[in-house]
Amino acid sequence: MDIRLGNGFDVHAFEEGDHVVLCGVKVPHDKALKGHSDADVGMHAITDAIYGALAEGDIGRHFPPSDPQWKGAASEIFLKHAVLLAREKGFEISNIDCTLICERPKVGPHATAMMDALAQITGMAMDRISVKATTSERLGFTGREEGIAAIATATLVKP
Ligand SMILES: Nc1ccn([C@@H]2O[C@H](COP(=O)(O)O)[C@@H](O)[C@H]2O)c(=O)n1
Ligand SMILES: C[C@@]1(CO)OP(=O)(O)OP(=O)(O)OC[C@H]1O
Repeated sequence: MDIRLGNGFDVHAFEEGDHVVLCGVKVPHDKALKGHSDADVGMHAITDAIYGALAEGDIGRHFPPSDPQWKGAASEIFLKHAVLLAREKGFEISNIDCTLICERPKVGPHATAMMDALAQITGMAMDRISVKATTSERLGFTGREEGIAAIATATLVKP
């Protein structure tokens, strides 16, 4: 059996706006996240965790930020690609765990919807997907509400 662990980390800065997209869910907020794509920081970290487990580089290698094709793209495109690549290489994704780091918005009320969205996109069972959150106790750039950070791990198994 071949068991792989991957990690991913991403940050997006806030800009003016009225919602953020986190793990596939549109969450009303008094700011938006800035990015070449929809800036779904959680989904980017998860996608990078899968690429990492496969030793397939990172999201920017597969979807360069310099490519206008990805301007405003829905980040499920990136996650679906990583999942497909894993399956093509004979791996099943055993679990995904993602932590969103921000003071606001509060993630708790949206966590189930986020896990449901990730289950739909990946084809994984809900009980293998975890989305949670922490503040940084008002410290650093997340504490100053300048942006949101996300960290993720993924375990891949080839029987
Ligand atoms: N954006 C966030 C941040 C935190 N939570 C929830 O609050 C709990 C306490 O956060 P601390 O940083 O004070 O440990 C945390 O465990 C989450 O359940 C949240 O929902 N959204
Ligand atoms: C997702 C991509 C797509 O162009 O762009 P961004 O939305 O800016 O996201 P980031 O995590 O900064 O970089 C990775 C890029 O591949």
